Amino acid sequence: MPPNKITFLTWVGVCLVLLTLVWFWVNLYGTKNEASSFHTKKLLTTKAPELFNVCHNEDLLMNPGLNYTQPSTQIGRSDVNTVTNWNVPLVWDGTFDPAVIDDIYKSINPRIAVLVLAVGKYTRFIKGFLESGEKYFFVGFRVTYYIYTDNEKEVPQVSLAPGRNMLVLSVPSANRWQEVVLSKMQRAIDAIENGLHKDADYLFMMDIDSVFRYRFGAESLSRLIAVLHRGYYKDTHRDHFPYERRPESRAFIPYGKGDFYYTAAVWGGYTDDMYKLVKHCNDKSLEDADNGIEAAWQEESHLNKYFLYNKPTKVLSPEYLWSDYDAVPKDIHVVRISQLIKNYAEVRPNGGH
Ligand SMILES: CC(=O)N[C@H]1[C@@H](OP(=O)(O)OP(=O)(O)OC[C@H]2O[C@@H](n3ccc(=O)[nH]c3=O)[C@H](O)[C@@H]2O)O[C@H](CO)[C@H](O)[C@@H]1O
Ligand SMILES: [Mn+2]
Repeated sequence: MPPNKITFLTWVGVCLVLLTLVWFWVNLYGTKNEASSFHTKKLLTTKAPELFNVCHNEDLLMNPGLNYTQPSTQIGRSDVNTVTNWNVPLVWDGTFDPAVIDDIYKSINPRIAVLVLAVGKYTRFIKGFLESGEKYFFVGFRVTYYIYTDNEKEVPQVSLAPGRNMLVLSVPSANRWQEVVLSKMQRAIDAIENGLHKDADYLFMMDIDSVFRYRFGAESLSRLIAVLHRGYYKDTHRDHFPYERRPESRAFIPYGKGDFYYTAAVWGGYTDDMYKLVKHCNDKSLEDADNGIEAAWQEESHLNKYFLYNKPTKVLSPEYLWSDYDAVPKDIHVVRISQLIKNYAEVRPNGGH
């Protein structure tokens, strides 16, 4: 073989070895990088298809023919605070005129989804929830109830007004009530990823052991909606809120921090904002499960952590979730939803609180 042919072949060989080494380095380095930033990437890039193309109608157009009482800058609710320190409304009876709100939102004509779980013996609450919802919840608007149950046969026939629908979806039974309440976030993710975001502009999450007793309408709508828990709204110092206090949990909120304590029995918002919320809270409760910890008040603890750092754009007073267990104080003029009295030991698969 002539010497320049040998040199040429040696060079080709050296180049091939170098290329192979570069290829290995790039691939191994890339994989390692991806693994270490996997969680961040997942959070930043997960989205349901088309979610981020949604168009929110925020035009507050009013019909010129509408007659209503003149609003005042001097007279209003003075017994309670009606604005948060991040300057969003805190809604109480007397802070809005239903005629004005309804007129504005009728022209927007939003589609409202309500997601509830009715697993095990909780199917008994569906009838009262739906029948009272038809009387008081967004009357005259388009509403779809999403009912997740392990027993479709026990879902009663309730006649719904035109423009209102009900979807019954199947979920497995549970051995622990804690599993059910924690699964709320996953059910919302399922619903949105299966198309809820194409059929609804707003999503509310609610407890099924509830009845509507008074108007719950468009005054509640906003991008991210939270409801003050009736038990801690008046004069509870934030160090006494039942937040998760163990630093090992992803729901941890230290003493000295916090705005309000919100209930997980009613919350809502734009479907895409809700998707971000439920994805985040679900990820955090899965991380807790991996670390062998369950937040003190399950999904409610994760929700409170989320709302502390992603402030709700509207806060609803406890009118929006009171309870038959508690007397109604003077500052609660109307009870819009009430949680029913129930025998916890009897109704839950693993008893008690
Ligand atoms: C007023 C309030 O703050 N309510 C919260 C509180 O409610 P509660 O003590 O009222 O909890 P709950 O027993 O009503 O459970 C919450 C919801 O989960 C569903 N469910 C639960 C168990 C079961 O076996 N089957 C079933 O379907 C059902 O929709 C029920 O309404 O604590 C729970 C978690 O600890 C949730 O955070 C609730 O939102
Ligand atoms: Mn409840």
